Amino acid sequence: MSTLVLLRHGESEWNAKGLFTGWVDVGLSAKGEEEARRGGRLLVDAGVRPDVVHTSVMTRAIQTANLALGAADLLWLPVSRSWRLNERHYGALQGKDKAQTRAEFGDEQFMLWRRSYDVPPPPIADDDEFSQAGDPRYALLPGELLPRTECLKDVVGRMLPYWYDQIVPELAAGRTVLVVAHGNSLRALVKHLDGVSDEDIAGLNIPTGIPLQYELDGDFCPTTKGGRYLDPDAAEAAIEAVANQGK
Ligand SMILES: O=C(O)[C@@H](CO)OP(=O)(O)O
Repeated sequence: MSTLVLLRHGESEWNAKGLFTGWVDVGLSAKGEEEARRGGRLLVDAGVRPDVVHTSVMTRAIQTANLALGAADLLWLPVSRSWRLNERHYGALQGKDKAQTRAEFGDEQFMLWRRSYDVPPPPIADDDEFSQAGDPRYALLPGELLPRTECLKDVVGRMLPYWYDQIVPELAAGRTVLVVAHGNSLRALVKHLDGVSDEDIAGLNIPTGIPLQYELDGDFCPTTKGGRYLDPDAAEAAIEAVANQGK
């Protein structure tokens, strides 16, 4: 048995504005900072003490990890970061208003781009103001691995090597692992853990700042499907709010 805790970053400045964000590196809003601290306090209250932490390379996840760990008096924990835990690259939608996009392209196309498993948005041009081409944090990433857009299936494909190579060995060693990442990279991980179908994953949303605890068996499968949010009531309301974005 091992314990895995997933934490989506707190509300970002662009979450608050209703913009597609993807790989654009925006920071937390003041509300998001407080959500992150509260996430840390929820860990303490539940008696969950991570041994190691993994984050994406994006500021909003790193800030969330720092604030949550600070609130839990755990800033000293070892942390690893990887682009493989980044948010889904939202292609040419990055920087666009969700409600405007829905009004312009219609409900069906909006939901296909936002929640279908295998339909990516159109790719972003390298000279777009919201492109990551030339971003120094990806300078060591082979050019063919830097996405210009991604569907959730692409995220599963680039996230799983990190899961198997970096996280599973720590779980196997009996460590409690905290992963601080993003709505869609965590949807990809939950899809894998819970064996959610390609169709059903469209209806699964992850709230900001509320730790989701999984107990895993010897095969790294959840003993309880879906895990357990450390504040289930707040999670339910926040999941609904994520599902309704753009409406
Ligand atoms: O904009 C994004 O990058 C994501 C997460 O904030 O949004 P969505 O929930 O629409 O996939």
